[in-house]
Amino acid sequence: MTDAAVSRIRNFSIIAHIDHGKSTLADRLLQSTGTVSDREMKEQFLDSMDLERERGITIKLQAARMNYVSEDGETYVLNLIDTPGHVDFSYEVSRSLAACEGALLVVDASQGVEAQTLANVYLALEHDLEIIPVLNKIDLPGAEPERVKREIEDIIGLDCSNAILASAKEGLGIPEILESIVHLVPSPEDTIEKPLRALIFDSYYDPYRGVIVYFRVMDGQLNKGDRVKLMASGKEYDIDELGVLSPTQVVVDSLHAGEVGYLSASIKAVEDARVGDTITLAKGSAPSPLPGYTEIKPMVFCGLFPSDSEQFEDLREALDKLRLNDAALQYEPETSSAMGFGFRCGFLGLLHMEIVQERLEREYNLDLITTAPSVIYRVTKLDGEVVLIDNPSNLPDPQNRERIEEPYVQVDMIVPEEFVGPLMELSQTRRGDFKDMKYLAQGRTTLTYELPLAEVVSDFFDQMKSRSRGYASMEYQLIGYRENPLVKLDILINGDPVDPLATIVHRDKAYYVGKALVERLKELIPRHQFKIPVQASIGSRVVASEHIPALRKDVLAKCYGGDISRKKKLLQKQAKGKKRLKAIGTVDVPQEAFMAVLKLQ
Ligand SMILES: Nc1nc2c(ncn2[C@@H]2O[C@H](COP(=O)(O)OP(=O)(O)OP(=O)(O)O)[C@@H](O)[C@H]2O)c(=O)[nH]1
Repeated sequence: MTDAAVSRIRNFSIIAHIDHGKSTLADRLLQSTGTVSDREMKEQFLDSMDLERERGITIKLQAARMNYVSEDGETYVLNLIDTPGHVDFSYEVSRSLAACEGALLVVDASQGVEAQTLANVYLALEHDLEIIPVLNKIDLPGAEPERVKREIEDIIGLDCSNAILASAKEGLGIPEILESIVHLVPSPEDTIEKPLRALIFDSYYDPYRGVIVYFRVMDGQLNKGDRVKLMASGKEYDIDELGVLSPTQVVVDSLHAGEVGYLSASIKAVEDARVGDTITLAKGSAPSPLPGYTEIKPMVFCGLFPSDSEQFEDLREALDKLRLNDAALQYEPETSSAMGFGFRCGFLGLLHMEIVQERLEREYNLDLITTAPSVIYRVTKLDGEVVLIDNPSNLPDPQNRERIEEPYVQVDMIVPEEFVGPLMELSQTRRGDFKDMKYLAQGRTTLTYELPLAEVVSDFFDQMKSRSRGYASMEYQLIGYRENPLVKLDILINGDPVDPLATIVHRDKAYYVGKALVERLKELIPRHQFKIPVQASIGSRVVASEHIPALRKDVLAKCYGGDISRKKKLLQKQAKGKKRLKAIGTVDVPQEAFMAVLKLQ
């Protein structure tokens, strides 16, 4: 690998809404620069995690270095830094954009600008990136490049007269894209003489080499064998291996300002080399780190309990392993009188939560009961003490608290006109405050609401999709805490309070939620040999009550006679059906019951 002159390096990323063709375009760029041969080309090289491929979304970002011979005869080094496409990971998006000088804005020419595109374009503009609009999928009969150009100009204010028309699928427009990267994206600043500062934009845990850190050198130079210091954590390490991603790892001796690469240094867990941290040299450190480092904090919490309590240690081990690779995952042991031993876990958002649950079950073979997600409430007690509550069952008693505040988010939606009504209604019933609405070209509208995060983490996204027949898109960001009259709603099954079913709700909705919840639980909890009362209460006041009638027949009743093998079969079948049940006292409660509260509003 030859040393690249700073003037011939271009660092860029691709901004796109999910499914607009980012991965397909990245593949084409790798192919047409000969970085990956056609034979080597696995479909969608950059999305390498299985789960990502299955869900068709990019979760972890990575990078690829390409050598490109331009029409001017010079060879350029193009570093593509991939970004995740989901709001849960917007901090990672922001760090990878900070490592670039330019971005391709890929918009599906048959669809148009979506909320996620907007969010990421604004991030790119904040970082002063040169943005090159690319209208993808022009091979589709429904493509309307002129309309979409106008839309980009209207909404983003970006000149689209030179927008590139492309089809990543058919390879159209690829040479134009490569030339534009060379001519429009500025080269990095030549700051090789300055003390080393490199920005970490991704890292992952490798069981053999420890953490592999992906970074962009912003200033100075880094050599194999150097002792480096991570400025946020203050920890020092000797570099074992230094290299570039082309796109597989290729070892090099040194990297200088403007270049993108990876290192390994026997770092034990990704939390020791966090995204956004600055790498400098242990001797001759830079005086200050690069701007913008923040420690990412979980926003959504839930309880994870093994349905078989013997799996508790296995769950702990699995979480410990996942955490090596996921600095944003938090957990601590939780004991619930109803559920036994488990963990309270914190996630960046709902997608992150789902991914972790799925990996625990799939990769570690665990059978888990998950409780409904909660946000962090800020409670001021009467004595002035402020406590953060991530588990509704820990809410201090009403006589002991002065006020409760809950996190609010600004939700931006892009909606076809005919669905504006249903989505306004949805936002209103979720306690939303209307903020803004703008008409765009071609019957599309932007809609902005401020909503309690708790209302968004229940099934808001699914509701938005179904009420707009899949056409609306949304994006949200935290805007702060607000006081509201909130109360804790307890659920009692067979007379016992079931702490994982407790929720915090608005006082005006408590009666309705309580009633709907007990009705739903009545449907979800199977009949037993005895009658089971199900109640919702606020403090000692019961607000709704139902009961599950006793079972009349048992499964063996039909097996008169002594056919033991048939009996066994039936019992086995029943045992299978029992999976994902948790025995609470003498009542078996199925997984769905713990999520029931999400589907009520
Ligand atoms: N017709 C057509 N289809 C395309 C084109 N580019 C991509 N696609 C298809 O669009 C779908 C989404 O493409 P991806 O490249 O996976 O989209 P993405 O933006 O990377 O999606 P995420 O990884 O979820 O962010 C795939 O089925 C592609 O085959 C194109 O130019 N024309």
